Amino acid sequence: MKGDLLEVCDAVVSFAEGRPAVDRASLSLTCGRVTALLGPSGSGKSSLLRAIAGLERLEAGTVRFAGKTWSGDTVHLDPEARRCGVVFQDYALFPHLTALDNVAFGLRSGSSAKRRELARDRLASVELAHKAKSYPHELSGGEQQRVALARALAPSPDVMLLDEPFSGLDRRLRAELREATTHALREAETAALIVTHDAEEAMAVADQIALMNKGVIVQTGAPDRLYLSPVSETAARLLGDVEAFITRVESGRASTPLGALAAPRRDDGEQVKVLLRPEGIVIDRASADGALAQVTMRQAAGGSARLSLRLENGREVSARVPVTDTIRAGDAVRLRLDERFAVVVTA
Ligand SMILES: Nc1ncnc2c1ncn2[C@@H]1O[C@H](COP(=O)(O)OP(=O)(O)OP(=O)(O)O)[C@@H](O)[C@H]1O
Repeated sequence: MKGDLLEVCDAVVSFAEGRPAVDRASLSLTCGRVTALLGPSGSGKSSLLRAIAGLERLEAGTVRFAGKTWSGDTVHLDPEARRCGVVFQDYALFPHLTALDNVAFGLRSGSSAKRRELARDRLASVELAHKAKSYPHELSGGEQQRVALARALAPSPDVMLLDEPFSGLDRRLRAELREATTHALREAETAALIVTHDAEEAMAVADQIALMNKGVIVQTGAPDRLYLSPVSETAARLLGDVEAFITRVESGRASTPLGALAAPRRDDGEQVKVLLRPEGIVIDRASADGALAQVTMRQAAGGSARLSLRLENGREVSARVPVTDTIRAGDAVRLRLDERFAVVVTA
């Protein structure tokens, strides 16, 4: 039901000696909202998803839904008892069943006619009513993904877990499917978790992103907030490019070669790191102020161009300009920092 919570608290999943695959991860999913779990390969995303689904046992911690314990000290509900739909990366459709029968497969209650009617509705909701009689090998990758989504959503699960559901699809189809999938998930009012290693995808689909690195959830929050206010360099890099400058606080400010910014709640003399997104490097050719730099490289990047710039102290930084900007390699420019795209974190 809308507003119900799935709460993962200090979850630990271990497969061998040494660092656990999931290391005291805490995460809260809300029904009706989509959360993206973003992290590099091997960071423990699938292990956490499998633990929520009941496919892995927790070594410590709890998974609870609407106050009921699914995994805990002495509890481990079977996956079937969790009202949890899962879409795997390879869709895992039954090859010998039609699209309609694949969707009907997970439905246990009601007459056969009722189940097929509901399955037909679910297929229609992912715009595949006309493919009801097709077998998986007769469907495109995108269509198979939508059948898998319809199958997982058919029993109206409280929680939907999707493991890299858009990988292996081309860019345009990915964008289309993302939109259709998030729409279907919000309509179904499930608590949805989408695992991805693609930052752009996470930002496009999610109300909330959880950043995972080496088994640890390093930060959780709304996409814009995570982008603009990372808690560490690791968290910042998981979402995109960032420049990091190590410096000391002086008179309440942290200075970088591109300018200083306020460092509230930091002591004078404290060593800190200033993290600066590429959008926060402002290029000014007309001004006499700002840090002198030379453009060493210009690289096309769709609607914008990526620039490498060498500062007077030899440090290289990256910035972006609109593709219409005529700046090119060899140009001398002045740079300054836009505070809105910079944060001070512990060094
Ligand atoms: N069944 C298993 N047995 C042993 N080790 C495992 C098992 N499953 C995962 N691991 C290990 O746990 C760690 C986390 O793996 P996991 O698949 O959860 O990461 P991931 O972030 O989903 O990676 P990817 O994006 O590549 O799928 C890895 O070091 C992996 O080798």
